[in-house]
Amino acid sequence: MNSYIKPGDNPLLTEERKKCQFSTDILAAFYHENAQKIKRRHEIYQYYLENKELHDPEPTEFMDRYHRLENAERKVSLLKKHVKKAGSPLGLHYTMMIPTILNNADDEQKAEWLPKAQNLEFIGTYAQTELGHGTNLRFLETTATYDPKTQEFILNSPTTSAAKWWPGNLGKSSNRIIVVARLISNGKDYGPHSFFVPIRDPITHKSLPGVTVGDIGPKFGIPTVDNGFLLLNNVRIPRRNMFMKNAKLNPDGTYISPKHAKLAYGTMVYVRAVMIRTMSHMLGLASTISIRYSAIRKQGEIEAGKGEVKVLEYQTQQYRLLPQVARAWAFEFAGRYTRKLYAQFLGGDVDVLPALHGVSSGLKAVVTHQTAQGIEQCRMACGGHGYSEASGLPQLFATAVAGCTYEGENMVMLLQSARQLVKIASDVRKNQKPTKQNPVTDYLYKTSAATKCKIDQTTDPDPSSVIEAFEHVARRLTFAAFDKLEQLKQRGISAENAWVQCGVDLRRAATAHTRTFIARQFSNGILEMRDLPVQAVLKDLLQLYLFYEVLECDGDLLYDGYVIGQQIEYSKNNVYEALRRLRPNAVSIVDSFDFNDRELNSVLGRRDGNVYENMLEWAKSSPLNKHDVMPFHHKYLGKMMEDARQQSKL
Ligand SMILES: CCCCCCCCCCCCCCCC(=O)SCCNC(=O)CCNC(=O)[C@H](O)C(C)(C)COP(=O)(O)OP(=O)(O)OC[C@H]1O[C@@H](n2cnc3c(N)ncnc32)[C@H](O)[C@@H]1OP(=O)(O)O
Ligand SMILES: Cc1cc2nc3c(=O)[nH]c(=O)nc-3n(C[C@H](O)[C@H](O)[C@H](O)COP(=O)(O)OP(=O)(O)OC[C@H]3O[C@@H](n4cnc5c(N)ncnc54)[C@H](O)[C@@H]3O)c2cc1C
Repeated sequence: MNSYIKPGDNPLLTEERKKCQFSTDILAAFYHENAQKIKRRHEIYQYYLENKELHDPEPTEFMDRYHRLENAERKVSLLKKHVKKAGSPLGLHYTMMIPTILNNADDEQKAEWLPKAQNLEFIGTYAQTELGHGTNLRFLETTATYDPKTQEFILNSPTTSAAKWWPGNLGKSSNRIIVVARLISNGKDYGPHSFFVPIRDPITHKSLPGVTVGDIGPKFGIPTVDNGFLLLNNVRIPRRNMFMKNAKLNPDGTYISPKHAKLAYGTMVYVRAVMIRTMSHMLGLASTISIRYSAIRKQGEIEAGKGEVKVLEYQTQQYRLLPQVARAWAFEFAGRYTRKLYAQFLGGDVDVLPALHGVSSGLKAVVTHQTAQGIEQCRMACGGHGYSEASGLPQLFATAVAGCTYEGENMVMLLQSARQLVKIASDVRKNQKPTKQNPVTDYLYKTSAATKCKIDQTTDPDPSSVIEAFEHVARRLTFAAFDKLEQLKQRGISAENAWVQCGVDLRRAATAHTRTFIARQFSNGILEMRDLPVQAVLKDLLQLYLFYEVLECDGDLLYDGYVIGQQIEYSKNNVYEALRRLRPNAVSIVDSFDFNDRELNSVLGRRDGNVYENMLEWAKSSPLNKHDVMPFHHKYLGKMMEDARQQSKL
């Protein structure tokens, strides 16, 4: 029932696929939400295969940044002709420029800017972070001073640290951008607001007067994105270039406050909510690459004389890789919840914003961190070839790990999540009931149902016993942090300083709370699956996820005797049992992520499993191999060795 088998595949991979005990089509459709999306994915891939102009002239790993960016812009310009969605030089246009227009533009502005943005008549980005500030938005320095005489804003970067710094595609690609600047009107500073600012001529693309813009240089990864810097010197824009759906400024300079103070932060909440799926996909890509490779990589004999085995036979290899598959599924289910909540907010339910901010802050932090860790684990589990750019894993890691920083540095996001927990703990301590149902936090108002955890040695455990255990830990850590805050304040320490002195405990509580949320979404999510063989695979993945997470927080569970060591032993056995059950289907399960060879961008993860011959082809295409002897050899090493030989004759 594995529909990914094709003639000419590596027989080691085909034999794996023939062991498949479920329908990969049904599982793939469940992961991508429906069969229609799978069909569309296959159509786009087939289209890509047929249109060679969309292909890279050589493996991009061999290109310098200049040629990578040129190649990416070339493909993007072609994509406009072929498909609506475009690649990296437009990443921020789609993930932040358009959402900001949807989120912050009033109807008249939307009518003017949205069609042009969607039709790619301009390229935009979201320029908020500055050289001196990224986290602390209250202290952003760029100013937008209103001039009522001309009804314009005058934008300035008052200091070097005010330079916008990091925005993706700002350096060379974008020409109309969102600038977050302090709104100053009639001498009053209203804090950061968003403005629509032309920075390059629409025809010549030359930077406009008063604009200094450029690329910030090479980074840890994401080489095809021109993250840029921007300095503004008396740049004038019309009053109506301030996004005015939420806050407004009248022609005479009077300011009208937004309904909710944080509506301006809506784009960030959007990206945090939707990037969870992107992270799930990245972990799915890494799992696909490393598990397919582990199914064709033979290394070492288990029993002498019986021949080398696939490294996927080793329990340690399964323990490194299969939990990443489980987490990719867990993150997909968790992300569906935050996307639904965001849709509610975009639909006009402003009240949902605090809950959405609370859950998306913690989720973004935990998911990006575990995704980066998981990709690195997949890379290391591929041995030497995992370290080669041919595997696609180093670049995948470098791209994913940026998510721990952008859209809100992870530690800061966990502390934002902790704000919500502390407020609830305070209500509980005052015996106040929740003002409105919130399925994410209601458990905090309860006391631990079972004083003892119900994890026992049944090999078909009920997920609720594990989720209750996670709730118990999150509750304990939340109230422990809250009580410590209160004690510090009773000793006369300010609330702000007490908060800083409890930072690590607050971060631990937020992490435990987020783990509980993810586990609950995964457990609820698989209930929709009606096909029994596929449901069995999902239950094994859920069991693996839950008990793997138990082992990750065993100390917190043992801390107050909520579990005993024997139950940790049961949990370990449940992990091993889940690995055993999943092993025969491992390759088909990652096949069901349905990532094609273009998305995988990996010789190790190719669908056909023909790795070795393609590794050699890939290496041969290195520009270095255009020369048998490098042109500079005799100038340096050759001369050095010749001198050494001459020297030794003396
Ligand atoms: C189409 C395909 C998609 C694919 C998708 C692919 C994705 C993959 C590519 C992504 C590509 C991106 C590339 C990176 C793009 C950048 O990185 S854009 C820049 C991102 N920058 C940030 O995230 C800045 C982080 N900092 C902040 O958000 C704020 O400074 C902080 C940390 C929330 C603090 O803000 P603050 O105003 O000082 O607020 P604070 O005093 O802490 O709290 C005051 C109250 O506001 C609340 N609050 C704070 N923020 C919020 C909020 N956002 N909402 C609601 N309430 C809030 C607090 O909860 C608090 O409430 P109470 O507890 O008092 O009730
Ligand atoms: C690849 C990439 C793409 C990006 N794209 C964009 C973009 O398109 N547009 C844009 O505007 N920005 C973008 N950024 C910038 C990004 O949003 C910021 O880097 C991020 O918000 C972190 O802010 P910072 O760099 O100021 O880190 P800092 O806040 O300076 O973090 C440094 C350390 O200080 C700690 N810290 C800071 N404040 C607190 C606090 N209150 N409590 C406890 N600890 C604290 C942090 O946890 C961290 O450990 C991008 C960044 C990257 C890496």
